Amino acid sequence: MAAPPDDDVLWARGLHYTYDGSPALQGVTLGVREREIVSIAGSRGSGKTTLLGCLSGRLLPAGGEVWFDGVPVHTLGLGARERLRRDRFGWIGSEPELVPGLTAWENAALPLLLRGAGHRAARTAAHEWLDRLDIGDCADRRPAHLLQSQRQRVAISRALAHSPAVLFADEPTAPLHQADRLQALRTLTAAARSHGITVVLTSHDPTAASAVVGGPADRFDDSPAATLVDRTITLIDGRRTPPVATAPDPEGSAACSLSA
Ligand SMILES: Nc1ncnc2c1ncn2[C@@H]1O[C@H](COP(=O)(O)OP(=O)(O)OP(=O)(O)O)[C@@H](O)[C@H]1O
Repeated sequence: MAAPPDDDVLWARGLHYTYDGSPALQGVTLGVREREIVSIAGSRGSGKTTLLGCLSGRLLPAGGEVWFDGVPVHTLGLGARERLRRDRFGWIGSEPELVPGLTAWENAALPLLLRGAGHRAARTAAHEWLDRLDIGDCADRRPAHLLQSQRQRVAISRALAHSPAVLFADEPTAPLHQADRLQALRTLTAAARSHGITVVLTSHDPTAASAVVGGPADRFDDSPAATLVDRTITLIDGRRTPPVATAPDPEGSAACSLSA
């Protein structure tokens, strides 16, 4: 078992995963550098959620390796993987899964409290994150009294409040209206950058999938919103698409051919 490259905080090689014999991942290899924000793009059923599950230790791959910070996640037992997820990872699903009996701030504070933070510190941090996500005035409401978009913002606050090393976000803006998606994604990525949090997010939403800052990507994108993620990895049928070798030239001839 070869150790991963030093500059990747998260690294996977040859990942395979099957559901009842149907392949969902077929040999995916990727590395994510510390503080990098990577988007996993692909159409429905291409394996994005399964890949995120394997990278975050929620799912055990049928084959291949996953390493986080020098730890071989694929060899850890259930308890060790749960501790790793609780202490070092954050998770945002496409549906906000909040505890119905807790208020918004109590939900956001939950990971901090589970890790042993004091009540006052957890409450302060939770309120700060709710304010950043523009739902500070909902802090004392329970999930049933929040809109779906507000619930998702609480879920985003909860995932960031304990400053995880890696945030995994599976279609994090899916429950939001189109108009709110880019803003929520901006808030999420800006917060992650300012706190040095590595992010791996999935999306089939072109708003997220196309918002590439620059650097090596599986596909080129010149969207005006290209300010949010560092790199996009694209899956088709559980496999990575080969990287696109050339970017459009500055004179715009390639851009014409793209739009043709
Ligand atoms: N729990 C499951 N049981 C059986 N098959 C599953 C299960 N979850 C996913 N699959 C199948 O595995 C493949 C990959 O699914 P996955 O959810 O990882 O893709 P995805 O790209 O995240 O799709 P989506 O955008 O719809 O969430 C699909 O063919 C899907 O039908």
